[in-house]
Amino acid sequence: MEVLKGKSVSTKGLKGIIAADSSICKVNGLEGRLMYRGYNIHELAEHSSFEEVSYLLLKGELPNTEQLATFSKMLADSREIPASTLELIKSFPQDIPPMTALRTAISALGMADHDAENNDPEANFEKSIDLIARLSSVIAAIHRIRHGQEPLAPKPELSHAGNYMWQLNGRDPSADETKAMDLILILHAEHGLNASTFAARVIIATLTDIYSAVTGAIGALKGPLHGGANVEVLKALHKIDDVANVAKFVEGVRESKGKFMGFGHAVYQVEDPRAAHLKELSRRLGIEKRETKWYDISIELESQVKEAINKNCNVDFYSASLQHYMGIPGDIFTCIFAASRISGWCAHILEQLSNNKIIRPSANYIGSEERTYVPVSER
Ligand SMILES: CC(=O)SCCNC(=O)CCNC(=O)[C@H](O)C(C)(C)COP(=O)(O)OP(=O)(O)OC[C@H]1O[C@@H](n2cnc3c(N)ncnc32)[C@H](O)[C@@H]1OP(=O)(O)O
Ligand SMILES: O=C([O-])CC(=O)C(=O)O
Repeated sequence: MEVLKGKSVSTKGLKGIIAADSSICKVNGLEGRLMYRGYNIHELAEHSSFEEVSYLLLKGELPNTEQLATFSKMLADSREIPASTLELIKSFPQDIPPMTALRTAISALGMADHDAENNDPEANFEKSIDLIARLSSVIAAIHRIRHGQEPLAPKPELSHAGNYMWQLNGRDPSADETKAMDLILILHAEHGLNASTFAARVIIATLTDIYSAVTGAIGALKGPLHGGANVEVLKALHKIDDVANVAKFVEGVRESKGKFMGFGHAVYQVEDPRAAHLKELSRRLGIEKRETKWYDISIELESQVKEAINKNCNVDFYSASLQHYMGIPGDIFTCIFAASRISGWCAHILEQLSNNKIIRPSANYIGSEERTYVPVSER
């Protein structure tokens, strides 16, 4: 039994435990306030771009015009996927879940990078740019290949969000589509010590390489209690299919003691500040597409779940109807989340390495006290 200072207690899920000093993101769960490097998410959602937010997260300051142009060009120049990674993606069975494919492909990106093991800050900054740029290209390639289509070369003249839509769909996106994707990328980019980011920090703190940390983070994000919830929300909306069926659905989840996906949060006790932006955009796109049904079901579900279990919706809830309206298939929703959160993961990896200590908590041992070994023939 590990006993530190004579007393051993455990906090399930490490809830409320301060596990790192960080200057990247402040999540105020009581007031529902979220800030990246001191900038309120509402201001960033209104005025910023994913490129600018990524620079802010990595560097700690907003870029000036020249810095932003240089950074955006570096991202655009890094979009190409190495041939060996593309070949690997082509060899994947068609029916593997896209997040599984993404996890394996990003691990393979590490094999294609001869500088993978170099943990100098400058080298890891450059690798962060590659990773931010390439994650989207890899997701688009996975998506197209599993639907029997050829992956598309990136278009350097498009913004990160615009190019992402181009590489996914094979047509130039409208200004509105690009803006919607940019907003999704901004809102999901960072959220403190969430499970996937914490996983990335634990992994990099062993002084392994950035690809290992990001691969682990993708594995953590994939889970339905974390980023995987948005896929489950869309499944629920389809199951409900009509506003009139919401009450029956809520009753069913309660009777089976199931979870309402897209509801509740480990930190927010009030509304998730990101949800309002996604909700409004979902409303607008629903009207634009003349198919308000998915938004209407979401609104009713939000209201009835609040009434039933007093939980607010989180970032994953309205991202489901919104992405559905954007024509994004449900099975890649969590990949889109990863394409955004890569900026936050990289910022945390750089921060962890800048003042590293291996992360090694203790367990409150609740097993047997010392026992005498009995040979197998005598058991
Ligand atoms: C990007 C993100 O990761 S946002 C989160 C995405 N995940 C989801 O939407 C999945 C559904 N939500 C949940 O499972 C949880 O709310 C979590 C994982 C997000 C947070 O979990 P916790 O920190 O344990 O939340 P909290 O302490 O408020 O939960 C206490 C109890 O409230 C209930 N509860 C919380 N959320 C829900 C929910 N969505 N549906 C039903 N009951 C819930 C449960 O009884 C829970 O206890 P349990 O974990 O033993 O089942
Ligand atoms: O912070 C969390 O626990 C989950 C979350 O909302 C995120 O990762 O965006």
